Amino acid sequence: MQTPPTIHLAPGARPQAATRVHQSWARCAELDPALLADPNPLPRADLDLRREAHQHLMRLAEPSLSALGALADSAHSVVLLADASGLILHERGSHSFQDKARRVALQPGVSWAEPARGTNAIGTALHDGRAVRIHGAEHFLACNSILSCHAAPIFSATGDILGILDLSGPADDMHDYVLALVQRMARGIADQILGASPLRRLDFRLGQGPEDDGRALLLLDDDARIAGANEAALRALDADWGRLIGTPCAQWIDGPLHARDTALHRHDGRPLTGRLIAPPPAPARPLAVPQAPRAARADARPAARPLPEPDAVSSPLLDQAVRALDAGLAVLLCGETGTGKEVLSRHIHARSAWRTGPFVAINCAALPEHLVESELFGYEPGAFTGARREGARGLLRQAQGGVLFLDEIGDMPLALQTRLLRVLQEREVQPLGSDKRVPLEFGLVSASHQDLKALVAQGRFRADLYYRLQDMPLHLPPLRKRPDLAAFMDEAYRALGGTLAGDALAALARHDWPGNYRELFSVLRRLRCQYPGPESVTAGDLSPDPAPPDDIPDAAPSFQPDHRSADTADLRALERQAIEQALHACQGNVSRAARRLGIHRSTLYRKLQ
Ligand SMILES: Nc1ncnc2c1ncn2[C@@H]1O[C@H](COP(=O)(O)OP(=O)(O)OP(=O)(O)O)[C@@H](O)[C@H]1O
Repeated sequence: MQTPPTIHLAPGARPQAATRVHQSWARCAELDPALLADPNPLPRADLDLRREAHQHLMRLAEPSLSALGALADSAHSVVLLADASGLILHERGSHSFQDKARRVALQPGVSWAEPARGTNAIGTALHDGRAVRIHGAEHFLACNSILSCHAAPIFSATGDILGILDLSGPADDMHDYVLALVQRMARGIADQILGASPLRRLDFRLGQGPEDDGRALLLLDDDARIAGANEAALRALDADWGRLIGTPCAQWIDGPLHARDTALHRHDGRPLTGRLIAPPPAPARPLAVPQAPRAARADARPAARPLPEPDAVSSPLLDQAVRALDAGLAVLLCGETGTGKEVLSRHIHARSAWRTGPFVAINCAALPEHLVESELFGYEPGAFTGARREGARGLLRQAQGGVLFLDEIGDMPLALQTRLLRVLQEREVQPLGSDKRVPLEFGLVSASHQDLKALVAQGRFRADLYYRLQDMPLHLPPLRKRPDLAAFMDEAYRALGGTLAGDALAALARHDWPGNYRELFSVLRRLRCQYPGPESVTAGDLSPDPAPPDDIPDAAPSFQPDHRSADTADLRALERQAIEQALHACQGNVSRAARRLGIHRSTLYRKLQ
């Protein structure tokens, strides 16, 4: 074993040989010190993408996170939820400790997998698939010895690690009960996930006495085969997931399964008590849609913020899209940036037969290129250097039973298009490093602000993939083409508590709105901020900057120069001023400035050209 550079080692501590901590140190001694030195946080947009992909887990974990977060707050600690790669997605708890934790990069967007941060509770729990406490100087990196951390894996019904729950606090304040608490909470989250399954559930316990080991749960498919189990069930049946899943329940438990408590027996004769619980009601699925493997389906998740309701323009598109998706067709949403493609896709999911499953949105333009394949298709354990020991499911499989939304599909690299086409045609995915094919079932919605047909003509997009994606192409009109634009803006501004005079509405209606809804709402919010009073905003108020108009190019393909007027130019000056202010406030960081302005990053880049 190599000795890692002393600069990285926790002072004064050498863990006992043969303990899990010692074994972890041995693994970490082999690691590249440069990797350990650099916490390398994900950019916010990429972190949002990861969070998006884990919304289902987040939603079901939320009650436990809140409860544990309140406790952590009073104990000057933080609760963290990491994904199955060790990347921290969310944190709760004490703000004062969050500040300290940030000094050692214990924060959302940073991976605490062992290869990235050495021996630590999240990384070591992930590696071992078991709960662990890593206290003070047991941390491999000296800087982390200020921490006392407790982490437990959250298991899926089939034994995959879905994430890690962690409670971390100052090293000088350690309590023995915390690890058991974190583990209990992690198991509670796993039970929530299992309970959201559309399968029947056998809820049982060993003997007749009170449950002291948590509820034992088995998921049963229509043929009474075991499709899932929680940890308590493994212990009660003295089994592991590998031996249990797919086997007939009768092989493990004797006796009639009823909806009321019934006396049963384990295969070795020990008495059990159990009852069968019906799945939560699910909407009927149209026959035309192929059935998803039911154990993989999960409840629909609400979007993080309430969605703008479908209106006169989007309602007919929504109806068409839902009918198409329910009939097994792929839906392609085309439209300029900010025309509401993502909003519409979420409504489609919420109305479609796939609504009980997850909504997984993938921004094809934002996937880090070197991770694209593994992120999408998943990989087997040890498929490549830096891969997680237990492998990864990949985003496509996360959409199982729900809707896969491929945003900015025109930006997908050609090589990847070929693989994606194969997956969509065969409805199967072959994770990297695996010779097994995993069947996939989901509703497919894609979106692009680019003209895909033109990309096909230029040889930048595969024609066969294009035709596979657009069984039902739908065009979202740009804002400037809305027949009721003035009335729409009038209502939107009233919703912000203000009123727009007729001349202001007319001026705004003449603007091209290259950023569409995103730009409109940004401008309206800014105006309301500038004129918070009850007086109507007039066309004159639209010009805060008397400087001559600057020609900011826009993205609208059907740009109409003859519509430009002094008012439009004023708006452009207003826009330019807002961009400059945002860039200044964000120290030139374009992504952050775009978020602040409420426009897409690519739109801001175009405006800056
Ligand atoms: N019909 C609508 N009414 C009001 N606001 C809307 C409407 N549709 C979309 N929005 C708002 O406009 C913004 C952009 O919407 P969305 O992200 O769905 O657009 P997009 O077409 O996917 O954009 P991009 O191509 O840049 O990703 C969001 O803030 C959304 O809430």
